[in-house]
This record gives sequence, C-alpha cells and structure tokens, in this order.
Amino acid sequence: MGALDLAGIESAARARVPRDIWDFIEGGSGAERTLAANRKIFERFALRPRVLVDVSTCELGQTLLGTRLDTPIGIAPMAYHRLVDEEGETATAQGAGRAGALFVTSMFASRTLEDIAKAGGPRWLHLYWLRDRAALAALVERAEAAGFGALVLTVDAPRIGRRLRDQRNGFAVPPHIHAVNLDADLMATSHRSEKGSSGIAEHAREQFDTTLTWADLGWLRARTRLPLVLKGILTAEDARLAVEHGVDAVVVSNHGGRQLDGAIPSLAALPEVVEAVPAELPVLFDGGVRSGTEAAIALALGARAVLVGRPVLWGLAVGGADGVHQVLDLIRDELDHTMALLGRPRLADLDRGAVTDWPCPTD
Ligand SMILES: Cc1cc2nc3c(=O)[nH]c(=O)nc-3n(C[C@H](O)[C@H](O)[C@H](O)COP(=O)(O)O)c2cc1C
Ligand SMILES: CCCCC(=O)C(=O)O
Repeated sequence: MGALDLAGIESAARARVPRDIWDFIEGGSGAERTLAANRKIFERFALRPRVLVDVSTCELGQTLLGTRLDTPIGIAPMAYHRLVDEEGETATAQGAGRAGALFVTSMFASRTLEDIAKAGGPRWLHLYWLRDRAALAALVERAEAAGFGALVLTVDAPRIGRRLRDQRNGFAVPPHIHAVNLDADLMATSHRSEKGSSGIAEHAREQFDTTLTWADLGWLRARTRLPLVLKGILTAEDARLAVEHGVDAVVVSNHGGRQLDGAIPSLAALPEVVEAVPAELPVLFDGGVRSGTEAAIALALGARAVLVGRPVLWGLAVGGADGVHQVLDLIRDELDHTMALLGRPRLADLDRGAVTDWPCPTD
C-alpha cells in the first residue's frame, strides 16, 4: 500500500538522507520562527462546505501564463536535487510530467536545463540575480531554447538567511554535485566548507548582486519574451510595485522560512497581496503546504497555484521519479476530495467564501 499522507514519506526520507543534508533541506533561518509559523497558521483557517452541488467530476486543470497544467500543485524551485537522488532534477521532471504538474527548476539545478527538458513536463526556470549579468543572459537564452515557459526571479535573498543548522554543520554542497548550468568559474568556491559557516551563504555573498532594485528589472525584461514572475513578495506595497513594473505574476513566499526569520507567515501575507493586484494577475503561493486541505485554503485565499518544496525532495529521496509523482498525486487527490466535499468542484469556485478565519480556541 502506498503512503496515505506525506508524514509517512517524510519519515522514510529522513531515514535515508544523511544528517547534514537533511538539516540543509528541512532547516530555516535564525530561531526558525517563520518556518514554524508557516505550518501553524493553517490551523487558523477553516473550510465552509456547501451541499447539494453536482461534484461528480472536479476540474483541477488550468493554463497559467501560457503553460498547460493538470493540477494547481507545482514544485517550488530548490537547489541541487542530486543531494537526495543520483539522477536529481531529471527524475523530478519525470515525476512532475506524469502528474502534469509545474516544475520550477532552480538556477542551481544539478542537471542541465536541456536534460531536464528532455525528461518532459511543464517547466519554468528560477533565477537569482548574479553579479555576472552575462551569465544570467546566457541562462535566459538557454531556458527559452529548452522550452521553459516563464522566468521566476527570486527577490527575497540578497543574502542567504542565517541558517544555524548549516553553520553548525559547516555545510557545503558535496564535491561531486554541481550547479551544472553555471560556468565552473562562477561556482568555484561553492564546495568550500568550514565549521561555523555555511558554504552556500559564503558562495552567495560572492556571486549575488546585492545592489539590485526595481529599476534593474527592465534589463531582464528586455532580454526575453518569457513571462516574468517575482518570487518572495510578502506585502501589498511590493505587490503594487511589481504590477507597476510590468511583472506577469508574483509568488507569495518567505522562502520556506529560510530567509528573514520573523517574517510574516506566507499564508498571512496572501490576502493582502491578492487584494493589492488586479484580479487577472496570477498570485502563486508557497510555504508549509503539506496536504490537499492546506492547498485548498491557499487557493481559496486567492492563490492561482500552490508550490510545494520540501515534500517533493522527500518523495525524490524515497522513490526517485515515482516518489515525486506520488507526492504530487497525493496532494492533488486530497485536493480533489476536498473540493468535492466542499461543494466547489472547479478551481474558480474556490473563492473567499470557501474559507473563514477561525482563531483556534487553544491559541
Ligand atoms: C533545499 C531547498 C532549496 C531551495 N532552493 C531554492 C532556490 O534555489 N531558489 C529559490 O527561490 N527558493 C529555494 N528554496 C525555497 C523554495 O522555493 C520554497 O520557497 C520553499 O521551500 C517553500 O516552502 P515548503 O518547503 O514549506 O513547501 C529552497 C528550499 C529548499 C527546502
Ligand atoms: C545558493 C543556493 C541557494 C539555495 C536556496 O535558495 C535555499 O537553500 O533556500
């Protein structure tokens, strides 16, 4: 029998993945307040079921920025999938392809964009803004040629958060795993490990452009015909600026609690962002989603799609492409079930009326 929920897949993954890699994946920044809050906040919302609606079929497919998807549950960008599986991102892409789910590939993927494209499935490419703009421009060109349908620029990481687990472990990417889409000279220091510091954070300090502002977005826009998505928006103010700067979509995210510790839980930021942007601008969401019920809450609060991070790596660690497929299908099936019992069989039916604030009496 397959796993009935993600908890079983998580514990199987934990038993397999080496401790320092597990800490890198699971960890957050600082006191991990935001990491914990991202999960806890789902308890503060409850669903409002309607009855006597024809729910004989639920429709979970949609076209998002020109990309056809069979499910509103996609994969958040995560660096270095080979940390947990020999094949890495090509297996992830296969699993996503079977589920008809969006795979947002990290710029720090450990397989080439071209191999990932060959594995199939709907895909977008995530970018950090490197100091080396020529490298960025080259990646954009390759992404277009390899059929990536949008660019997702992550804007919440001018520096990497203070991830104490990684600092304690002196974590660095193992020497046999590489960010193969970037030139070796850009990645030269990425394997340097030292107790008390994170190799990932040190490398980012060298390579990320910390001077980046809204005014620079035009440079990227001018280089591509692909839709541009900003990931890491948590306030209405920034959502409005994103719209003013012609962005095609935003992802409400606090980077899974890995960047600013103490930042607002992702779900708490979602309503203000949704309210601040025109109704037709897609708002995506990530942070702490571990079930179809939680995906339904985020969709009801205005997300057009929900990205899932860590659970996909659990699935990859446990079962490669099959494990990824299993995780995505599990959440999709739970969502389908939730929509039926909610009396809201189409994604468009999942609106604010489907959810209510319900301050938990034990809080
Ligand atoms: C191991 C790992 C690597 C990540 N790498 C990236 C990355 O390269 N770029 C990025 O924008 N976000 C990255 N993230 C953040 C995710 O895209 C996402 O925001 C977060 O994991 C969502 O929360 P969840 O894991 O609770 O679902 C990473 C997260 C993890 C766990
Ligand atoms: C330089 C790789 C950073 C990956 C990342 O964004 C994360 O670990 O959250």
